Parts: sequence; structure tokens; C-alpha cells
Amino acid sequence: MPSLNFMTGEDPLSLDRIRSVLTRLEDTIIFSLIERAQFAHNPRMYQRGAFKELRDFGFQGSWLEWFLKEIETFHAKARRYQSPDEYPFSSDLPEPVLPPLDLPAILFPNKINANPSILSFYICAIVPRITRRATLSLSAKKRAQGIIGSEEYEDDGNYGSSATLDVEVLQSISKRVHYGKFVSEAKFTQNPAAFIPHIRSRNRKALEDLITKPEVERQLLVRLQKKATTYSEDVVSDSELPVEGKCSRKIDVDGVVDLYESYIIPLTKEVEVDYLLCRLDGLSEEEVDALSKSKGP
Ligand SMILES: O=C(O)C(=O)C[C@]1(C(=O)O)C=C[C@@H](O)C=C1
Repeated sequence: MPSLNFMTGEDPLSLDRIRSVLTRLEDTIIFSLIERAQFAHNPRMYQRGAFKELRDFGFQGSWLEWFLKEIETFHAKARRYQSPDEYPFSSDLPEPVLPPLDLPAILFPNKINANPSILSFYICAIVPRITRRATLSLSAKKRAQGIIGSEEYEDDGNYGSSATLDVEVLQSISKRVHYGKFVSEAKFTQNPAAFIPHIRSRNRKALEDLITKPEVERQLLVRLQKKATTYSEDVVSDSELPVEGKCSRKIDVDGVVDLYESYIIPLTKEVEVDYLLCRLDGLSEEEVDALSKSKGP
């Protein structure tokens, strides 16, 4: 199945098409995690005010927040956040230097931005887990050099490289999670009458039950396990034989699966439900009535 973005192709609300984008983003997320896992945890990068050099020019946030702000400032000028599948982590960004693109209005107007939750679970749960391997091999190297001390084990000083990769991981997870809005719009449009009573009664549980597809989730997790296993192995040529017992993975495969199971899928569902909850905002009774009677595409 071809993987298209929301702009291309015939039916922007085809669930198959939207799911093909989600599948492609799995690769982006796994590869960016593998890259980040080559560096140490570097916890200092996530602590607000930890760098005197940033405080000196008046920036009070963390090293990562500084990276996000600088990168997003530039990307905002290039219209990145006018696209309905792109959301910034920083606020007070500049206006684009180009006039707005004439994008088709696929989504219902909304202000949902799940990035604060993404940033928080990424820093608290993901970075410490995926960098464990890098930290262990780093400490083995240091031990071999006779350097022993708690600091060396988790800080390799590569703050620029690590933060660049953090931004890549965060942007790909953010895109994936916010694609939940397209999934939700597609499901709503297929059968508005099923959703409208629960939207009106603000019944989150009923809406979540309607959008949940256990078999799709199960298949996703199986596929992800296979992908993460394959991508994290070193490929050897015909003449090289893998050394027995020396298969060192580039990333903790279970960590990747857990990231999806515990964070990415639940947060995508939260975005789907939040989107549905504002799906009737500003519509008149007559418009909602007409929607209720429409049978979808
Ligand atoms: O594919 C869908 O129908 C989705 O809603 C996306 C998704 C996911 O996050 O991957 C979320 C909820 C469903 O239970 C299945 C999968």
C-alpha cells in the first residue's frame, strides 16, 4: 500500500490511507530512537536552568527546550505549523514569511496539542530506558580505562547531537499522535449518528470504546516487535559469521514496543476522543441534526 501524506491521494479520509501513514511513521520513530540510543542519557539536558551559558542570555528553560525553541522558530517561519499534521512544542513562535498555503479543510477546527504530554513521557520514561544500553557500553569502556565514577556512566557530553536527535524523535512521535485527529474524523464521518449522543453527553468512555480497534492494535504491536528486532541487528555480509552470543542490539526492542503500548497508542486515543468532544462546537441544532442523518461517505 503506498504511503501518502494527508495532502496527496484521492480520499484524505480513507482509513486505509491514514493507517498507512501511521505504519510508515513506525519506521521513522524506530530509526530515530536507534540514533538517540547511541548517546548517553545526559540528564542535565532536561533540567531547567542547568546550563549557565543559557541563563546568561536570559533563557530559563532546559537545554532541550532551548533546542526546540530555536529549531521551531525557524520552522515556523517556513510555515511548518500551518500544516494540520505538524504541532510545535514551544509557544510564541514567529509568523511564517510566506503567505498561507490554500490547504483543504479536512479537520474540524480545534486547538488540541498533546505535545506537553509527549515531552513529559519522553523525558521521564523513554530517554532513560533507551539510553541504558549506551550508558552500559560507555561505562564498560570507561572501566577498561580505569575511570570509575557515577557521573561518567550517564553523561557523555554530547549535548548537541543528543538534543538534535531528541527533537527528531519528538517530532515524529508528535506527528503520529496528532494523526489521531485524521483517524477520528474518518471514523466520525463514516457514522456520525453513532458518535453524536456520546459527544453531547461528554461520555469519554463510550467514545473511547467506539474508536478502539483491539485487532488493529494487536497487529501493530506484533509488526513493531518484528521491525524493531530487524532494524536493531547488525547486518553481516556472506563472508562474516555472526559471533555466537555477541548479538548486541542497537536498541532495547521491548522498550520500543512498550513505548507504543503504554504511551503512543493511549495518547493517540486520547487525541481521538478530545477531537470528537469538540467535533460539534459552534454547530447549530439543525446542522447537528443533518449530520446525524447523514450516512457518511
Ligand atoms: O487505526 C485506528 O483505528 C486507530 O484509531 C489508531 C490506533 C493506534 O494508535 O494505532 C488507536 C486506536 C485503535 O484501537 C487502533 C489503533
